Amino acid sequence: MAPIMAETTSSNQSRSSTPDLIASSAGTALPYATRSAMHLKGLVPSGVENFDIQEKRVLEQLQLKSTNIEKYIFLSWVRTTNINLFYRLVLHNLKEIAPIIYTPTVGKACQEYSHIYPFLAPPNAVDGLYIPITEVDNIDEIISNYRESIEGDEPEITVITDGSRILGLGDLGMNGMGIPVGKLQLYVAAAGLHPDKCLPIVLDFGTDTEQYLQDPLYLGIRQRRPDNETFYAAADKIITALHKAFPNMFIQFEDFSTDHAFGLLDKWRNQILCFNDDIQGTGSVILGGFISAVQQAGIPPKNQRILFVGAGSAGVGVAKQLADYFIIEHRIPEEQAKAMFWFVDSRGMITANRGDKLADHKIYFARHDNGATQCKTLEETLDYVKPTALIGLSTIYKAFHEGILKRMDELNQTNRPIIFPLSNPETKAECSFEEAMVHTNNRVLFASGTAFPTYTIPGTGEDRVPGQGNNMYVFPPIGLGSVLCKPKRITDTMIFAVSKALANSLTDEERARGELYPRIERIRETSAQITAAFIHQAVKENLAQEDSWIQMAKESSVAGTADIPDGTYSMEVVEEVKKRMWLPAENFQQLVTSCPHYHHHPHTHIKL
Ligand SMILES: NC(=O)C1=CN([C@@H]2O[C@H](COP(=O)(O)OP(=O)(O)OC[C@H]3O[C@@H](n4cnc5c(N)ncnc54)[C@H](OP(=O)(O)O)[C@@H]3O)[C@@H](O)[C@H]2O)C=CC1
Ligand SMILES: CC(=O)C(=O)O
Ligand SMILES: [Mg+2]
Repeated sequence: MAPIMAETTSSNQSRSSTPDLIASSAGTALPYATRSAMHLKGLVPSGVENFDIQEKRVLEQLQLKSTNIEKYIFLSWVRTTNINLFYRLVLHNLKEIAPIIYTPTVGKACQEYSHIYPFLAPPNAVDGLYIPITEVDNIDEIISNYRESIEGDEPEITVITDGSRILGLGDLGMNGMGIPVGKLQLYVAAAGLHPDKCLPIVLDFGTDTEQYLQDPLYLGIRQRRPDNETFYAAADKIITALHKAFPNMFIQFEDFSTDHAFGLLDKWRNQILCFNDDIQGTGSVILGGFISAVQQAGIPPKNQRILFVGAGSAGVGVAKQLADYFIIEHRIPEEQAKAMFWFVDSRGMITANRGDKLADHKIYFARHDNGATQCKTLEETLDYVKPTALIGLSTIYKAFHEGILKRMDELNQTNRPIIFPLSNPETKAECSFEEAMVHTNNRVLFASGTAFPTYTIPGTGEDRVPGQGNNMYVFPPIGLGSVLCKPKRITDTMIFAVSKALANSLTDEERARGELYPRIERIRETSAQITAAFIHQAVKENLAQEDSWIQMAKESSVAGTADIPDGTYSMEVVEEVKKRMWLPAENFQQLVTSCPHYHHHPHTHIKL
């Protein structure tokens, strides 16, 4: 978010920015000389602090807040008043802060967005684009307004939602803006995208949620969602205008209702540099964890029987990615690979002869082998399928209850059961880590969408850390890789390379502890490796367009081919990627010198 202010430079100091400066905690780091030049003597406490002390104070205040939503509001204030301090804090405390700025708290923040919005930023802040469907014909004017507000730095990356399926919370309308804002914070924290070059966008196309339409404080347009024809006409106009204005900008589609998620991806994936996080990002991250799980499960990949609960954009996206893995990596013929998957949706097991008209995205995996068997419930399907892996993307809280978990344990006595309750936020998670451990005699191979606490096995004192199967491990490197090597488009094999690189990124220690994902504290390191693998793959597929990266990738030989990616990378490319990752400044002098336009750029918030 960026406070709008009159441009003031160090050579043209203006008293009008003084209150902003003092309000900002950056003020206490200003050296005496700067204070003197700015006529600030006596207007700020006399202590001159380093950034570590500032960070300590902010952390202390954060920990004093009693609810997560208060923490969210407080962190938004820190970010909008001192972006450098905010990212120092986030990077040093990612495990503690990620659940506040991202899932689960961001879900609650979205539900309350219209109620808390004015407290998230200083008055007159620009935190991205709010594009009402009623203003679609004025999209060029909206983009031009944004350009004026950013004073020069063109966005490199955007996350766009229409708020129609926010996490598992349903249609939140304009309130969904919290998701692009949160995802972009992870782009910066996890992969070092430049915070000034991130653009959150909400397509304010109305909402079908009566609660918001009736809420006097709701800040979106008060109308119901459009029909499909109107939706696509408006969305296409906006995407076309954005692409024209910012031709190199990477576009991430996020949390669109499933039919539109597939529709937009199908329409745009070969035309512009874009990607759908819920379909492709989730597919990629779950494949990464699944590869590690299969290695530990004690049953060969070709014998896996995978039951999905939930057949939306995420469920089908993940299954397609896993099927590709069996086809590409294990040379299993497509029909045989497809037959390793079963789905349950709100009407029971998905079969071709169920009697209802299946949505297009469900047809590929619909079963034909069920004969007269039509399982209506998860329990029946579990007994029919006898799965080795159970994956929840259903938004149904506790769908994996004690009976389901115990049955998975019984069915998998000679191997370890894979159980991934992936729905977000935690109020929608199919089960918790503790439940999965208790009801499988601690044998489960587990990953969840939302972070669950470490579980200590009673009697042994042994700690087990649950995997977080969340696309936050992959969308930041996919975005950074795209910004760096500018591929013409993003292919399934590039996404596959990302999954492989994620699986490869585990340390021996993490593997020995049975973990499926790298520790979140190492996310910058793993992001650099995954970004490098993505770039190598784009180069192998002749899709990269940035000469320096093409040359560097070609000069360093790595394994894998365009058709069969193995997610390897050269250290030279990793090191180069790391150099391109933005880091907050360590001290005031570095801040001034590292950011050439720090004194006037609205996102920098050091208002001289
Ligand atoms: N971990 C991660 O990184 C990610 C997690 N997610 C999470 O995945 C979840 C689903 O997202 P998405 O696929 O886009 O959402 P959708 O709403 O499109 O899909 C939900 C699916 O669950 C099914 N379902 C609903 N009720 C039941 C029930 N009682 N039993 C079985 N199935 C049921 C629906 O059935 P029907 O089709 O019949 O309506 C639908 O197929 C969300 O909670 C989201 O937060 C999403 C992306 C990433
Ligand atoms: C994580 C994510 O993208 C989702 O739950 O929708
Ligand atoms: Mg999402």
